[in-house]
Amino acid sequence: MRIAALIVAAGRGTRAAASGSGPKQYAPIGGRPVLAHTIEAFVGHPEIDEVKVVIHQDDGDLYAAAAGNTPKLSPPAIGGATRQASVLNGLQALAASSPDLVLIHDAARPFVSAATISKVIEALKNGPTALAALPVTDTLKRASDSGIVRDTIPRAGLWRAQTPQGFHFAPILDAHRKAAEQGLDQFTDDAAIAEWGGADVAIVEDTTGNIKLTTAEDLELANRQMASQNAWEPHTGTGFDVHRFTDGDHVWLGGVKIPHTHKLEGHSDADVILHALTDALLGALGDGDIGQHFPPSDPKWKGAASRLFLEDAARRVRDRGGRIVNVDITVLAEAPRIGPHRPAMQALIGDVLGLTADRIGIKATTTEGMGFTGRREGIAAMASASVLLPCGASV
Ligand SMILES: Nc1ccn([C@@H]2O[C@H](COP(=O)(O)OP(=O)(O)OP(=O)(O)O)[C@@H](O)[C@H]2O)c(=O)n1
Ligand SMILES: C[C@](O)(CO)[C@H](O)COP(=O)(O)O
Repeated sequence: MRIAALIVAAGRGTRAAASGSGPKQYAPIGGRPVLAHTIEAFVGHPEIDEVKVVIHQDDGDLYAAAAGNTPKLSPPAIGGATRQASVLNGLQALAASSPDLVLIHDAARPFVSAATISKVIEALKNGPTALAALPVTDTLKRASDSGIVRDTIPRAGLWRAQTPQGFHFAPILDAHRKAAEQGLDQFTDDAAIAEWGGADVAIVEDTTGNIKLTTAEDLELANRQMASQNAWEPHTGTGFDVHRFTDGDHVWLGGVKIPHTHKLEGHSDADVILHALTDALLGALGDGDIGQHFPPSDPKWKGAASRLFLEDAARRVRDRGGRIVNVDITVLAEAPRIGPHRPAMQALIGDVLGLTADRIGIKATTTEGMGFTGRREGIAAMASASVLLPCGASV
């Protein structure tokens, strides 16, 4: 199944002309042309095999600067006087690579989500045509030319058509060609041409963010939205710790005291979960490791509760203006069983890190009798942490 995306970018953007940057699809949002964001959404989607953009004949240089180089992007097609004519030119150019399905999308919708693209493709596996759309949520009025309301229109069953709109390739090319041959050139979207051709068009509910940038105000809003999306960058850290067993009757794991046949040996309370987790947070910050901040040679930390180390790592995240998104831990041990203590561990870790239990994964596995954990010589733990840090923040 070969799937192509056709992005129409040949308009002149007259309604957004106040932006002063030429056609709106080349105006910068978040520091890059609108079209670059739109292309990226499709090129980056794993189910899309080819992306073709339809451009205005005068925009070759603007396009070259915006498009970048990626093997999925085939040479652009040249548009026509209307959106409908541009789509037809694009479909004819795509025919050379014979896609099975095509998703037609406005260059002016740079916020299209991967989820919407996937939903449209999924719908095409069961039907001829799929339209991304939003239910109408406002009360609708029809008014006279002088602005006097004449009618209130029931909104039940009304949808706002968005893009992408998905089609089986051969029938949509055929419908577009027939419409052009019959001089029908007023269609404002491709689903309308498919409807005219007799196809059933299935609605796929879109996300509200997939707006079409139409006016200069839309471009300003998009710029702000991009800036706020880019304000945080995700950082990931991993940690690993292991302690051997010695004589004793309990272990500390995840800040919880658990009765056991042995205890874990260590300078502090030897809590492998909290140590691995502390290292994961420090790793996400690129800020050394637990041994560097709390040296085992320092008598101050003898017998210390490992909660202190985790609190210190959480403070370091806060000091960097960061936010912990989630953490995930795997314990490697033949015994004790971790499951019964998971809620207590999540409560303690959640308290220190300010996270709800659904953001704290705690899992355990035996190593099936193999290796040092299998021989019950000790317990190991691995952890990962996701942290959002303000862009450009430095230590
Ligand atoms: N002759 C045209 C007209 C429009 N489009 C594309 O169709 C999409 C939706 O059209 P619209 O938002 O109306 O863009 P413009 O036609 O550029 O805007 P305006 O009507 O304000 O001039 C845009 O990505 C636009 O570039 C196109 O490829 N060819
Ligand atoms: C295709 C479209 O974006 C769906 O909402 C819309 O119909 C384009 O209309 P425009 O008049 O070209 O802005």
